[in-house]
Amino acid sequence: MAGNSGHTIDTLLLTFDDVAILPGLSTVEPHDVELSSRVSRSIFVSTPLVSSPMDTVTEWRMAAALARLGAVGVIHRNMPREEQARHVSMVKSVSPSPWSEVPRIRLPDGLENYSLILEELDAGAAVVFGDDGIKGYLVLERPDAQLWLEKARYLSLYLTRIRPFPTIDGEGRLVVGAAVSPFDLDRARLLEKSGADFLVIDVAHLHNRNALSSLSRLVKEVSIDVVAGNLGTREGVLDTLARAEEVAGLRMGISSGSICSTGEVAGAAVPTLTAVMNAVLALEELGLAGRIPIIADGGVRNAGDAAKAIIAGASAVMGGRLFAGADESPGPRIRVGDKLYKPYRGMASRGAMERRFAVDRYSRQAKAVEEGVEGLVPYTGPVVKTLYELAEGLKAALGYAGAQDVTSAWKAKLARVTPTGSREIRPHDILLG
Ligand SMILES: NC(=O)c1ccc[n+]([C@@H]2O[C@H](COP(=O)([O-])OP(=O)(O)OC[C@H]3O[C@@H](n4cnc5c(N)ncnc54)[C@H](O)[C@@H]3O)[C@@H](O)[C@H]2O)c1
Repeated sequence: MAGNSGHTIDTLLLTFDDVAILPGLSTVEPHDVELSSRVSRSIFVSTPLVSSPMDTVTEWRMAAALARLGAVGVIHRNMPREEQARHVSMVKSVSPSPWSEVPRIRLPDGLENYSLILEELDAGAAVVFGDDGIKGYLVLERPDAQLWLEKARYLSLYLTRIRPFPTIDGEGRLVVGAAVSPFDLDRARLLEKSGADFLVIDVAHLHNRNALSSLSRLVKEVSIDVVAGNLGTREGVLDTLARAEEVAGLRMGISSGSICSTGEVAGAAVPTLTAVMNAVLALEELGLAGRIPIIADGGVRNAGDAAKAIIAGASAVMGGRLFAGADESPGPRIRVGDKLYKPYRGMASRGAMERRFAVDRYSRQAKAVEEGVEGLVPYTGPVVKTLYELAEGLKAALGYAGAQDVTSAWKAKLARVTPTGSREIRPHDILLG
């Protein structure tokens, strides 16, 4: 296609809704699909989901909850480095057992005892086990009883159907990631010292000469995995690996997040699906395909999008909005009418930028324009509910693709969908209840 200045435009930026998964011969039932994967060279997860380093998404509570359930979280950097290090230490010090959030108790003891145990644990519910599995739920009479019951139910479902392993380090402590700017070497060192298992470079446009030379220094200074991002193009990945071959993961996607306005205010974007495909092209060119995990970051709305990202070549999927409405995200529940919401904002929104420059005296303002919005997302309950729905959906999707696990999903096929096809393949012509 010829642009009006005479140059040609030959790049197509495909996004999740532009493609569908081509069904393939399936040799396993969805229930037996294996979701284990990596988020970086040495960080293994049993559920390929990562929470985004955003100040309305990931602090220690979210990171601990996700790691207990086989996924992982990345603590945001919108706070002084000492405070971020404390969040990392908290995750490393809490119990790795998923049952530490909803206790598991056995029948048959006096009910009075159970109530006492729960009150002591400050838990509103427990899953009651007998010899042959779950017998039911014990819920204390308190105002938040329904919330506890929901959490207990989803926890039982998730643990029995998805069968995750907690994401733990060699010493049995929960694994946690932490975000850094490539320019903040002191923060990177402190986070490593505090026990962070991996670092995630957290800038909008890593494909910048200054950012890449800082990254090149940073990866040599720390011995934990460093995930580089954000990147969108094949050239960006090639230049990053040319400057920092030690990089242990790639965070791909520019401007796809629901709160991101980069594509609008700066006109620049590489939708996550295309960004992942570009990373695969670069890694293939370098003979590194499958060796450096790719994290798909931005715009993933459901398990279908997550599966498309994985089939395109991602090892793991990062979620912001997916997790922002959960109990475990920072921020209060806010009632609007008869519905509950939680705050959610882009890390380049006005409020997030102001906070960053107020609390982190080492951060420097690269640009004045805001590239994100602030708002509310529906409250979604305990994060285990979201994980359960995503993991079940991913298993179903990989089943259609004929893939028994994440690496075999990379050989599955995506196909272009026309706009009319795109309308037809979602619910239509019905008043949705
Ligand atoms: N994933 C996305 O699409 C996206 C888009 C915008 C912002 N963000 C998030 O917002 C936060 C702030 O990002 P930030 O990069 O502004 O942080 P920042 O202010 O710390 O900037 C870091 C560095 O990124 C580079 N950079 C950023 N914008 C650039 C541009 N337009 N041109 C050239 N180089 C540029 C520069 O090297 C800059 O010094 C981060 O958490 C980031 O992940 C994400």
